[in-house]
Amino acid sequence: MDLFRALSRGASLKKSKGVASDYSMPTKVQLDSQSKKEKNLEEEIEEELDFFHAKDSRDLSNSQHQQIQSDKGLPESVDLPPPVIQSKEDAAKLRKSYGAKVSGEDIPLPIGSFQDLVTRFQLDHKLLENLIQQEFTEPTPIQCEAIPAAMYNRDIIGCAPTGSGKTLAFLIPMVQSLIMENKKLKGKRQNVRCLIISPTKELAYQIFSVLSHLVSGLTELKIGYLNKSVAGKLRNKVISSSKFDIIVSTPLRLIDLVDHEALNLSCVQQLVLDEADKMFDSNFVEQTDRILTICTNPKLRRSVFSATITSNVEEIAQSVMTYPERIIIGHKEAANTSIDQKLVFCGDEHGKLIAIRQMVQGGEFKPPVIIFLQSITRAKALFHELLYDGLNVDVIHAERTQTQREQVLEKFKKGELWCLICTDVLSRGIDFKGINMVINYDVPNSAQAYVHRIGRTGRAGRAGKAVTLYTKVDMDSVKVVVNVMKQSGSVEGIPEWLRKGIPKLSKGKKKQIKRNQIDRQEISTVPTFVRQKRRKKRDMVEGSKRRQLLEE
Ligand SMILES: Nc1ncnc2c1ncn2[C@@H]1O[C@H](COP(=O)(O)OP(=O)(O)OP(=O)(O)O)[C@@H](O)[C@H]1O
Repeated sequence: MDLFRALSRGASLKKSKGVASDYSMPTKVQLDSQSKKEKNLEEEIEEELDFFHAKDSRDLSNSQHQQIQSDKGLPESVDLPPPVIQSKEDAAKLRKSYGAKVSGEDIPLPIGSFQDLVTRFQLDHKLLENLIQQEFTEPTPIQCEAIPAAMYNRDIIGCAPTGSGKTLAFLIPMVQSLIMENKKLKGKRQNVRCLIISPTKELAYQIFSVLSHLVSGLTELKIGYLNKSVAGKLRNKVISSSKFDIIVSTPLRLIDLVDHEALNLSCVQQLVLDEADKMFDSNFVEQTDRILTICTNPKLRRSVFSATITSNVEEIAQSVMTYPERIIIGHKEAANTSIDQKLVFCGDEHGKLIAIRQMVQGGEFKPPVIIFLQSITRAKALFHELLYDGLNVDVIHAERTQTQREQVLEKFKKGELWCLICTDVLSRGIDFKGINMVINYDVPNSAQAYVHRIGRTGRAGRAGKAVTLYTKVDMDSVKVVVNVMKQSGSVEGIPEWLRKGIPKLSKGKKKQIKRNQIDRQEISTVPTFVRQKRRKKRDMVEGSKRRQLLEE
């Protein structure tokens, strides 16, 4: 019964801007409205309990009924309700409500609720229970569209705002289809059947964690994340790749294992490229291409997902897919509308540090906060400045070891760390719940980078704030940000003079901004001699720590 009860507590992602984030105290009005909601909820529960009994389900044959009932462990006499979305008209209304553009051949109807997955696709009872236990009671728009498309075995190009649930949009149908297949296979083990590729280790591990929760209790499904240790075991034949049904990995590690004949991907039926635009950019395209050729199963279903899919990337994706269904929620490349965006002019480099200190003093700097910079050197420099100011801060960049990165992330997620400084290594996909503010200390070099960076806040329907600091040297790159802000309705945060028509940047100029990192002054408001003294002290402390470690 708990399952039904929970279904009425929707964690909708359609909340308005005013929703308080996890870290702020609710106001009296919010508390009153909450208690009212809870009262109504009790009244609604009875109605909700009628979930599986409701009306007749004309569209299902008797045998389908019996199958579904036994899947759910329900007595045969209990009827399933008809799906929420039953016609093209219903679908059109729903799509209009969340601003979806869906195209392709024979597009299936979206789902209108997770119940629809039970009625239409015989969603496994345990899988539904796992969703509800995590309070996923209502599908997000990308889930409404992508899950049925995948259940109909379609290739998918999926573009939806940051923090809008794309991960579950590809994981739910993947798990469900494996459960269904396993029933047919009756215990016969197969080689790896599903592969999820992401550009960074952090993101791959996060996807693996979401997947672990989703398959909890579904013991017949074996999942794996290719970290160093698992990869080592596979290479040394301590374990075989047939141990896994689903593998999550970064591209290079996967390719390395295939090259050492430690991984057989010939049976892969589903391939998901997360952060697809990254996977097709110049740094990754060769590896992605290689993965596509390694997966030789003629029945391979390919999906690509991202919050930003440029026309270029879409063209490449289309060229490797078969009649894909194209799902675009909202504007392609627009920021999540639950983020309140603002541009702050700081004059010159020194002004940025002053702006941060003013935010701290004025109370605008409400932890948890993430600050993005363009390079490792600059991230380290800002870290030392803010540490000196007494802020509870740490830094993540590519020069830190994997263990250090994991420890810092863990501390940040637990709330033990208030402010995380990083480079773009953390700009994509990472799901920090309840981040209040993202600060772009350095203006990002493209619209996509901006959308992903600020997308670390305002996730899962929560409100968030993004502040971009800019100086005289950013006059061109800031125009890219202005365009995204306009498109996502954050016009108030744009200074008056930039609000009025700014000359459009040519494609060439945009490319130039992307390619050439702006040469910026060193970060510091402290006189050089003080900095040298501090550096000396720091070196001495680090030296003594090293010596101590050596002695131990
Ligand atoms: N149906 C749902 N109901 C409530 N919350 C959900 C639902 N689906 C996902 N979420 C939550 O929304 C948050 C964001 O999901 P996810 O990380 O998949 O976003 P995303 O669209 O992949 O974002 P990005 O583009 O930044 O990678 C997660 O915390 C997840 O638990």
